[in-house]
Amino acid sequence: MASSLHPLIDNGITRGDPNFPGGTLSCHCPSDQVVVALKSNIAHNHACGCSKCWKPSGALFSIVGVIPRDNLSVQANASKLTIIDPSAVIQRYSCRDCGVHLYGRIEKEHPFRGLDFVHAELSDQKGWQEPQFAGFVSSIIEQGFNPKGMDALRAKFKSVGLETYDALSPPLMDLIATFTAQKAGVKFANL
Ligand SMILES: N[C@@H](CCC(=O)N[C@@H](CS)C(=O)NCC(=O)O)C(=O)O
Ligand SMILES: [Zn+2]
Ligand SMILES: [Zn+2]
Repeated sequence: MASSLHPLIDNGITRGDPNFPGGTLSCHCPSDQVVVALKSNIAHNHACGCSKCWKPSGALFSIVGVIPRDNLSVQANASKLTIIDPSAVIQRYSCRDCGVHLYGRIEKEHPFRGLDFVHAELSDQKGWQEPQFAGFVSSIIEQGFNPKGMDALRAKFKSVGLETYDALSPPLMDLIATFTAQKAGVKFANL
């Protein structure tokens, strides 16, 4: 595979520390960085191939995890943050100078409201949860990846131990469907 999936995946995955207490994320500006403090580890960390999540330059995938919004605070240079698309479900706060996304937040009624989306690679600390799966994999075709390369790309994910999905992982898709069903008043059949 010629292209980089993501630097944290290309050469195999480094396991995180389950007792990791959190740390700080900084944008890529050479000075006056936006700094975000996270009071815990992240969860559901995964590679995302969608066009909206922030990716480091040269990478086909983003790596993004979630953290309860109460565990996130902006520590420095909050005035540089701008919401990329206020109408999107996930409001992504990016640094207006370097373009890095510091966090994504959901304000609408949504199964994931209350969780912020973050990129742990913006941290110098080690121990963040490692990626658990790859989601929105087929979305990279929409950004110009040749569909003929998809088998090799999925095989590369498999070789580092990551399952690939074209939306989210089954547990997360089940969570979304459960939320939708409960909202509609659907009664679940007995097993
Ligand atoms: N194929 C689309 C998928 C976009 C998409 O649905 N992204 C997912 C994963 S991050 C999502 O939940 N988006 C909500 C949002 O961006 O607000 C693309 O690549 O733009
Ligand atoms: Zn910046
Ligand atoms: Zn995404």
